[in-house]
Formats: sequence, structure tokens, C-alpha cells
Amino acid sequence: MIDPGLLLAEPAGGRRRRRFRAAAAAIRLVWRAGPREFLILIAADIAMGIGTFVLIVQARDLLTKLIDSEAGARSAGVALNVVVFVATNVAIIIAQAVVTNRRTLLQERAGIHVCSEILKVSCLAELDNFDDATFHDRLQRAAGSALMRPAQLVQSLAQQGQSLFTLIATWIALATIQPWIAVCVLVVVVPVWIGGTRGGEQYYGFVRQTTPVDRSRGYIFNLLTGREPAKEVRAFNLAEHLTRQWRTIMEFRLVRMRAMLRKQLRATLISSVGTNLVVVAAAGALILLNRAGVLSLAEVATVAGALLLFSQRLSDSVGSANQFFESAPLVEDLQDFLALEPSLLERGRGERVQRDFSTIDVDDVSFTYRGSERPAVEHLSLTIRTGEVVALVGENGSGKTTLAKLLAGLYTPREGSIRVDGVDLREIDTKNWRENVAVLFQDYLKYALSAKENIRLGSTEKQVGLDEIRAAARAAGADDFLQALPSGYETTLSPQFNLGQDLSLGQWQRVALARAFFRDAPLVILDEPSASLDARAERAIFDSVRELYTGRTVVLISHRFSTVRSADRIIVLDQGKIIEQGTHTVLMAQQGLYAELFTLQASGFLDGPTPADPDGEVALSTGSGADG
Ligand SMILES: Nc1ncnc2c1ncn2[C@@H]1O[C@H](COP(=O)(O)OP(=O)(O)OP(=O)(O)O)[C@@H](O)[C@H]1O
Repeated sequence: MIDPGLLLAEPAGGRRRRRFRAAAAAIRLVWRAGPREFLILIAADIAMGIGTFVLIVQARDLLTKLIDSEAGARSAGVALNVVVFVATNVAIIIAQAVVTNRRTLLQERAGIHVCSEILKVSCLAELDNFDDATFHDRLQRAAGSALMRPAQLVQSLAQQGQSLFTLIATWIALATIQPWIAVCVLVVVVPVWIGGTRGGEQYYGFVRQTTPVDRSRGYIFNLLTGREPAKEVRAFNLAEHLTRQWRTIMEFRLVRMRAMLRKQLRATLISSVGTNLVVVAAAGALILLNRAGVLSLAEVATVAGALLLFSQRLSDSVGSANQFFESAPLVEDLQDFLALEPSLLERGRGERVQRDFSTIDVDDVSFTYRGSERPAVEHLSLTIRTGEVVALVGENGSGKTTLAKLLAGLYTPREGSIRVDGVDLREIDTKNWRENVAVLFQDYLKYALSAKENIRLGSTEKQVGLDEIRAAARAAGADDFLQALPSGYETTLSPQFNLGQDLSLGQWQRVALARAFFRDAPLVILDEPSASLDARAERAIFDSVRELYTGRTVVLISHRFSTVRSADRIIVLDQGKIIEQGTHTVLMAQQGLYAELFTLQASGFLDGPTPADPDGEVALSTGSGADG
């Protein structure tokens, strides 16, 4: 479990400058998402500000005429004032409705736009990034902010603009009636505004502190609710234990949240008490000024109305400023995450390779995983020629899968290089190289999609019919059982979905093999392709490997020696280093680690101890040994 004390410090740099950058970034993102809605919103906000100013002026004129003027002059002007007042009010109501409507639409558009930008970066990121907790934290914060924050930031800016506009308009109206009150209001309002906007910043601190534990919380929640983990969680009675862990995290979160909310509450109290004090003090002043004969009754009524509006706008302004300070750092995070895109794109660009390349040179390659101290592979050198079937064997953790991932271009060597016909993989277009590689991973994915789609995902660019998909399934020995499913190849391979059906592990492995067969690539990497296959299937498939992959290069990883003995070359890895290589016969004759492991495995099938057989003629009771 993640240490709850793992708190990340806020990034360094000028805070004001960063907020300004965030606001600019949010405006850019929202503008790109919906320029039309954006313009309509701005126009409506400005119109509402102007409308409010007109309302105050009209109200003052109206009251002056009603209270102070002669009856004749009164009736002439009042009608016009009433018409303008009502029309302005209606215009404001319409503008408000438009703002609400367009804001919802713009928020949705901005969410879609930002989410697709995040997906772009996340899909471009290298496998290496996914081994990095900080990357996951950033991704989580970016994804958490994507739907709402940019639009919220722009909205808070627009609201702030509108509130400020109205505040200034009201203040000017006040100043024209009674300058002293206007000056007093200004002196009190500024500190109230600053104090009230402290709360927004607190939220970001809370999000940053809790991101790592939030990811743990999500992970445990998925363990407790997912279909895949359900069997083990039940078989090992893990539910209580995991729920307790989940609660501990939630309580940690709650403690942090309480502290944050306390600070926010303090800020809100400062602001609302301050604002109300302004209104009460001003009302008292108005009564005194009226009694002293400085202000007429009409002026008192107008100033009182303006002050009420002022206090309302002041709370709006504090509210939107809080929202700004809450959203700005999150948008900054989002912006930083999206800023990874150009460098990732640049890293992925490069030369294209020909499909008919002739050699892959692994030259003194070392690779250490992030956060690991020991290299997973160290100073590896080998040459793989087109058409060769090369097998990688070795004990658990010896570096076979790591070498396969390096060959597939999923990781970049920390030292040394992998060259395809002399060109370093670092200089080859990533997407293009991946098109040339078909990998069947040890932990392949079981897509909860139709059987057809599960195979077709091997090559989404191919426009083919069911016949080609069935041909790949047939090669992997999957056609019969897929055809027999309730809706044949259209059956969803998961009971989580309507009329879906699961497969056995061995059947799944055949589907995954079919996917790799379907990807017509010149380099095929099969990592433990027969781990779940029955003896007959294994024999049938590996007897046909050469025929299926004629002219292609196959890198085969397996602990089942019956699968690898027919390879052109067997590479034996130990603690990340190549310790032996050659054909089965040569390696058996060397009496090294390969011979030892082979003999050990073969003896498991026999009654008595088995001497190492240099010709590979060990009588396996499964009968699964191909010719060496
Ligand atoms: N993502 C990772 N982050 C850190 N270390 C890793 C990662 N993946 C593998 N390792 C480590 O790298 C070393 C080599 O692992 P690798 O998966 O290449 O071994 P392998 O020979 O394929 O093992 P197996 O036969 O068990 O599949 C191991 O010590 C393993 O713990």
C-alpha cells in the first residue's frame, strides 16, 4: 500500500506567472473546443454587465421622478424609464438563459477535446513511462481535470469579468450619488476579496497530496468489484482485508479533506461576514445622511439598491475567484501533461524500414527498468537473420521477456543498440517498426469483444472478411470452438456482456495466437505461446510454425523444451546475460545449463533418471518433442 505520508511538494516557479499561463492555456483549449460557443458566452457576459449598469441608472431616474418630481414632469419621463427598465431586465434574463445553455455545451465540447488530447499523449507514451508512478499520478490528475477544469477556469474568468464589470459600474453609479460611501466601500471591499479567495488554493494542495493514495484506492476498489479478480478475492477470503485497506485510505483522505475544508470555511466566513458588514455599515450611513438632509429619499433608495447589488456581485466575484484559484493549478498540471506530446511525437519519428529486412543486430545491449538497481539484461549481443527461428530460454527472471520487448521496440536500451539492417531502432519510426512486429505476450489481453474482433485486432488496418479471420483461427487451432459458440464468431468473449461467453485458458491462448498469426508481420515474437495449450495442440501448432511463418523471423520464448528444441538457434539467458547459444544438439553436447534444464524437464516424464541425450532423442511420454 502507498505510504499515506507520501506528499508531493508543489512545483517551483513564480505562482502568479504559472496561474497566468494556466488561464491562457485554458482559454486556448476551450477556444479550440468550441469557438462559436466561446464568443457567444463572452458577448452574453458583456451584455449582462452593461444591462446591469443600465438598470441601476434607470432605477435611480425612476425613483427620482416618482419621489421628487412634479406630477406633470413625472408622468412624461416615467413611461420611458419603465419601458427601458423592463426591456433591459428581459434582455438580461435572455442573456442568462443563453449563457447557461451555451456553457453546458461548451463544457461538454471542452471535455471531449481535452480528453482526446490526454489520450493522444497517453497512447504516445512509452512503456517505460508506465513503469513510473509519477507518470501515473500526472495522468490521473490530468484525466481527473479534463472534463471540467479548463471550461470551469474560463467560466470563472468570464464570471469574474462580469462581476468586476458590474462592481465597477455599480461603484461608479454610487460615486456619482454619494462619493464618500463609494470610497468607504472600496476601502473595505479589497481586503474582503483577498481574504475570501484564499480557499481555492487549498483544494489543489489537497488533490496533489492525495493523488497517489487515490490511485491505490481505485486499484483496491477494482479488485473488490472486478470480474477478473473476483475468484481469487473469494478463494483467499481477501474481501475483508482489502476493504479494511480501502477504508484506511478513505480515512486518510477524509482527514486531509477536513483540514482543507476548514481552511476554505475560514476564507468563506471572512468573505461573507465582511461583505455583510459593508452593507450594514453603509445602510447605517445612509440613514444618517438622510436624517442630516445630505441625501434625498430617492437617493437613499437608489444607493441602498446599488449596495445590495454590489454585495451580491462581490460574493459572486469571490466565488469565481475561488473557482479560478482552484482550477488554475489543475489546468497547469493538465497543460504540463499535454506538453509532453511534441517530444513524444519527435521521439517516435524516424526512418521507415523495409518489410524484407535481412538482419537484426543486438549490439552490447543493457537495460535496467525504472526504479530497479539491477540490469534486467546486460551486455547482450546477437544477430538474428530473416527466416530464423530463434528460441530464448532460461530460468525465471533471466531477461527473456525484456529482450523480446526491446526487440519489439517497446523499451529503448539504456546502453548499446538494436539495429535493423544497420539502422538503430532509435532512428526508426516507432509506428512503422511496430507494424513489422507481431507479439504474443505471456500476459496477452482477453478483450471483452466478439471472437472475430479479438482476432481482427491483430491488424486493424486490414480490410478483410470473416474467411481471412477464420484462416488465422484455423492456424491457431481455434476455428472449431469459435464456430461452435452460440453466435459463432460474433459471440462476445465475456459473460459480463449480454449473451457473452468465456473461454478456457487454453482456448484463449489459441485466440491470442490467432491474433498474432493474423498480423502478417515479418518479425514474430511468441512469449510462452504454449503455456496453456494441451499436448496435442502444442504439437499441432509447433509442427506448423515453420510452415506458417515461412520467410519470417520468429523469436520464441518458452520453458517447454519440447517447443524450443526444433529452433534454428537456442539462446540461453542467465541473470540477463547470454551464457550459451546453438542448436539443441550442440547445447546438449555442451552439457551446460540448457542440457541440465532439458534433462530435468524430460526426467519428469520418465520413470527413472534420464541421461542427457545429445541428439534430443529423449522419449517424452507426451510425445510432444519435435525433431531437433
Ligand atoms: N516492469 C518492470 N519493472 C521492474 N523490473 C522488472 C519489470 N519487468 C521485469 N522486471 C525484472 O527484470 C528481470 C527480468 O525479467 P523478465 O520478465 O525479462 O524475465 P523472464 O526471463 O522473461 O522471466 P519469466 O521466465 O519468469 O517470464 C526480473 O528480475 C524482473 O523482476
